[in-house]
Amino acid sequence: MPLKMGVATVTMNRPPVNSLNTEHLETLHRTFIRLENEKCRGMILTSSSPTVFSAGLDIREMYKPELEKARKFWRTLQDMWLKLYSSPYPTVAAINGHAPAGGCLLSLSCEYRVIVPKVRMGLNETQLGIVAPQWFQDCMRNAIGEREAEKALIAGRMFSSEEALKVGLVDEIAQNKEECIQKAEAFLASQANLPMLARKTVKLGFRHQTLSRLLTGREADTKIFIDYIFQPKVQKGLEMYLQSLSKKAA
Ligand SMILES: CCCCCCCC/C=C\CC(=O)SCCNC(=O)CCNC(=O)[C@H](O)C(C)(C)COP(=O)(O)OP(=O)(O)OC[C@H]1O[C@@H](n2cnc3c(N)ncnc32)[C@H](O)[C@@H]1OP(=O)(O)O
Repeated sequence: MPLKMGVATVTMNRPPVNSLNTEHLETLHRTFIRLENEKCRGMILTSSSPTVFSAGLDIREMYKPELEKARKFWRTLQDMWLKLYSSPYPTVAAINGHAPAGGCLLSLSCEYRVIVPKVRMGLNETQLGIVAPQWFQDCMRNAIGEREAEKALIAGRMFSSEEALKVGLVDEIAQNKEECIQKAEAFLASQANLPMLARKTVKLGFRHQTLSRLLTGREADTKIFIDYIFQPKVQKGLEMYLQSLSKKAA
């Protein structure tokens, strides 16, 4: 995590697809805490993979899990997201590859999004027979508005880079990762002269309702997750999805 002029670039590096397991989520959470403590001036979130930003939650954490491990996984995801979404410093996602589901959530939790061409992003949970939690849905609604979010979430739609730009899911398209980072840096530079306290207060004002909804209902949210994924038909769906993903590789 190099800090250049107070700006950090956080590069996710969990091959092959940066899927988010408990350990990876803990690493991200610790990183965001550290950046806050170090009074970082801005953060760019990106990936070391040439084709994938993040494949979202590691499905293996939800497939036939032990109860306590599943609870810990979900709480860690909540912790990571609460820190990122409420970060006092400006944040940009440099989306240099596909960003389905949890990968899309990471992007939506940043303030500004730049994407490379020919990749797909979206909250595709419905297509997998699972449901994007309310706070995932809120993040999409906050980015693209009620009507577009409802359509996208019901369909589990994955947007192409161009479609994402058109609907407002991303702010810019860059030709490649290098340009993505340059555009991310330009956004952070545009924020650098704003008084930090005022900036942060306005940001948190906009995000307050979405954050409080999870903060006041964390246990209930965890229970909904646990009750949902432990259903036999959901487990069957996850099993089939995992098989289809490995078949692709074969
Ligand atoms: C009422 C409320 C209820 C709450 C319920 C639960 C809510 C859950 C919320 C969020 C859910 C998620 O985030 S689920 C994850 C969704 N992600 C996806 O659907 C993406 C799946 N992956 C892909 O589409 C592709 O892998 C890719 C486009 C991201 C990359 O393609 P590529 O061709 O480069 O790579 P491969 O497909 O060959 O994959 C390589 C390797 O990685 C494994 N893999 C991929 N994605 C995941 C994943 N998300 N979790 C675990 N493992 C994954 C894939 O199986 C391959 O493994 P093998 O090499 O071992 O076969």
